[in-house]
Amino acid sequence: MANKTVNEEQGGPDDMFTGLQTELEAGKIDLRRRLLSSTTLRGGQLTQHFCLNYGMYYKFVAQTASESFDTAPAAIKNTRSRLNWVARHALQLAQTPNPSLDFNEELLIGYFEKQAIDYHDDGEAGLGPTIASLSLGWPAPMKLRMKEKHYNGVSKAGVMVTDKPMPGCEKYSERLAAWQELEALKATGGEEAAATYKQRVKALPKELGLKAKGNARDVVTLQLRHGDVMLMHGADIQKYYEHAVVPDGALRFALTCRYIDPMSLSEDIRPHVGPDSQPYDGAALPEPPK
Ligand SMILES: O=C(O)CCC(=O)C(=O)O
Repeated sequence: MANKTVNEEQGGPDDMFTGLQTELEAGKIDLRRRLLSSTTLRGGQLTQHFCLNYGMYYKFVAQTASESFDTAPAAIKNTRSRLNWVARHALQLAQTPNPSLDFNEELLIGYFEKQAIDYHDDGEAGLGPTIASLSLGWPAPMKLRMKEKHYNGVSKAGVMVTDKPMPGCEKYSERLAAWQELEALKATGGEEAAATYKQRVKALPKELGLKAKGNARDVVTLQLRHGDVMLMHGADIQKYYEHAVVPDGALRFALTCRYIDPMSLSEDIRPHVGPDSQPYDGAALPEPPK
């Protein structure tokens, strides 16, 4: 959570918020609504929010070109440096075994009146396990809920979801036992076990009284205020959960950094992204009280 000292630091959230607006006004940031990749509407459909990507190309829910960090506004570069610093420290504090690689991508989203981003995950192939974002401007709740398929345990085709169930899902203990049964069949191997596995995957939803439809309730709601940093770590959070952000007022920016494996992109959409040229070290901040 940010505070006055953090927000007022030179090049910090207050300066970034003003800087982004000044650069936008001067036409130096190509923030616009982008074409949704998943739309089936003839003529296409644009995102509610405005966005622009920097650094490594990101196959986001929307099709956005990627601009270089070298020529990016100070707020963009400063965000990358600060989020690298935050991620390094937070993961070290949490004694995470595989600390994240420095971020090489940043997505700038601008939310104006009544704009939001609906439930989605950041689990695209090639993404590193750590995602960090900085919020600027008007506060907004970020909500996290289990995905419908993992919450209910039934796929769209009506068969049992075979991933390990998460605590908090429908019929957790029964599903855990069923999952153990399926894992044991998998471990047995052979044609007979494979046939039983197939048959059990079909029969289990009815046997356990599972329904395919119905959204999970939000498990976490974070109020993201000006200067706050949000960190998600671990592939499972993207696999099992989805998040949405519904700002409840006027102007807000979200600047989200990720590590994208360059090798997950084909050569024609793989820009060269250099290292963070001005690493932030938090040296100007006072020591936190003991
Ligand atoms: O607006 C935010 O804080 C988060 C944006 C987001 O969900 C994303 O970039 O995936």
